[in-house]
Amino acid sequence: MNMQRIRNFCIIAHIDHGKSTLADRLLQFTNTVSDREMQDQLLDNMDLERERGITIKSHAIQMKYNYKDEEYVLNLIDTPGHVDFSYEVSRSIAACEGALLIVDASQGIEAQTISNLYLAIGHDLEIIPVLNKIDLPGADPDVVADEVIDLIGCKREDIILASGKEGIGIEDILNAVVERIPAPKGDPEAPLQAMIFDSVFNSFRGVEVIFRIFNGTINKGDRIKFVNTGREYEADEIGILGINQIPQQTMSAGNVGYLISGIKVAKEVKVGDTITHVKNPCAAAIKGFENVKPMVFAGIYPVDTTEFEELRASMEKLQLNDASLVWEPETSAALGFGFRCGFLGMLHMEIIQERLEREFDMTVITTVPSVQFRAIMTNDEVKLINAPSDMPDPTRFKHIEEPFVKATIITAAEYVGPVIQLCMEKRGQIKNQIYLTSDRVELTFHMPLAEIVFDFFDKLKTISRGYASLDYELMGFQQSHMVRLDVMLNGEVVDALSAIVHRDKAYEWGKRLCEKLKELVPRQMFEIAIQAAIGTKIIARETVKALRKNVLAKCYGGDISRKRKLLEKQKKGKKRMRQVGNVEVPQEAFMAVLKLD
Ligand SMILES: Nc1nc2c(ncn2[C@@H]2O[C@H](COP(=O)(O)OP(=O)(O)OP(=O)(O)O)[C@@H](O)[C@H]2O)c(=O)[nH]1
Repeated sequence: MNMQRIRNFCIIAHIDHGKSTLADRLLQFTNTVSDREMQDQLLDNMDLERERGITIKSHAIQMKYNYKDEEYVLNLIDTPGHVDFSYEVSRSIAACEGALLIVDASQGIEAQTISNLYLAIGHDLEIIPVLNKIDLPGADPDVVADEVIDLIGCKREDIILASGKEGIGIEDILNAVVERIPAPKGDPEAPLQAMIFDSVFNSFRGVEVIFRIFNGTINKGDRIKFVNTGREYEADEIGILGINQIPQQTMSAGNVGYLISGIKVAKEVKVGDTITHVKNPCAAAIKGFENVKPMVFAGIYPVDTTEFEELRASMEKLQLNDASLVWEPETSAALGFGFRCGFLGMLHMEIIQERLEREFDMTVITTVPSVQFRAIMTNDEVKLINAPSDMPDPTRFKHIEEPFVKATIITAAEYVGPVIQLCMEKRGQIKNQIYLTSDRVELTFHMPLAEIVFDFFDKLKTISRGYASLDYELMGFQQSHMVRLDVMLNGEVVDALSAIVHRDKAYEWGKRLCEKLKELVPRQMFEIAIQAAIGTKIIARETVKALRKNVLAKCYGGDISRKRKLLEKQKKGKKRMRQVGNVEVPQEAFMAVLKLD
């Protein structure tokens, strides 16, 4: 394919502004899919994605479009929309020359769009603004167009009016893609330089690598090398991505496609890595490669302790197709054998948990998530702390360091006060405040990662009524006064409930956790003391009163089958209970920490 007739683009949109619907329309209009094949939201092909209405993994799809009697190849590259996956977004954007900026004409510009828009502008992408959902009675295209002009500085006539639902403006969008987005540049004769921007696990064919060629040409059967991992492979199959994969003999600069080369494990493939030839390699890797590191750690345990091996097998399978998931075995006195896992963020953690339950039928308990701290030991050794149990004795370290991020928040002027207040509550320090327009403010904070990963984004959205976008990058470690907070039930430490918290917040945390546990731990035949402690110092206490009656009492002398049923029910309930000392603790209690508000 002549490079002049290729266009690579992505779609940037705030959640629910109609990205998937519009993408489906583009596929239909270009006959990439027949109406019969058309399935709503074709691009989101994981069940989970569809239900959550979010695109978790990016994919690419090729369309052919006839424009002025010439056939063009349009590669639509899908981008995930959540900050947990921001690195993947940046790589997808780096694979494009242009982006459709979709704005709901009844909502106006919203915050989530903005950080991706800036990424796109940062990569010099041509932006095509599209006002979507103009069929809605509440649509106000004129006002929203003003906002768009304000934001990106385009001309009014550059803005396309569309409705994915009604199929309005689809042809205009496709024409604009051809007319306005530049053709890819690059030299097909140069040494091969292709960027991996995604990978898909296929249990039959192994890992499929999705790439964009910047320079050079790749042929089926070539000996290739991934520059950053240093691994070498044979290009067993290369091809383009239609609705199905279409194998090719050769592909060159400007193209987007997939590669299959017998890779069995997702971990071997790093998004952002460069593919080149073993012979005649390119001089340099494509810039921007990063090794993604887990940000959040938590224990995952089988609810039924006999299912440990099964859980291990499931985790191994999950890891085959999710390179960012890391784990190692761990034991807990309260929960038995399980795994300490590293995740990209809280959403990633929820997804893993849900996939374990759905795809592998495992019921699991997840313990208090934590970031990675570092202890600087008295002998200057650095010890990594991924779990409260890793926390060394206070006499053995000089101090603890915690990861800090530079957080950028963009919001409307009226929410600046509440946003600053929230950030201060989260131990943030404001570093900068810039008015982007008369109504849009960019705030920069330095803030502990631990405070951001939990519920920060939800809180931010609530106080700004959805009108705030958050982006953050790791700055490094800073000394912090962190302590390990333990929870005891009748004097017995429940290791799975321990957490590493800042000293200034420990009291509040302990108090709220004890209160919450009091609600969750059922009354038993004896009194239960719930205590929170730092070292030997008790900082909070609640009591669960003893229960007087026993459940069978009311069946005394009664119907035996009813009695059996009750016992049966109790036994089932027990499976979800954990024994800590002499106290039975329901599974929800281990998750209580996540819902302390
Ligand atoms: N009236 C109207 N509704 C639309 C239009 N496009 C999409 N919708 C509706 O808006 C909602 C969101 O559409 P999606 O296409 O799922 O939006 P999205 O941006 O892909 O959403 P996420 O994948 O959750 O980010 C759905 O209920 C659609 O039916 C449109 O042009 N007009």
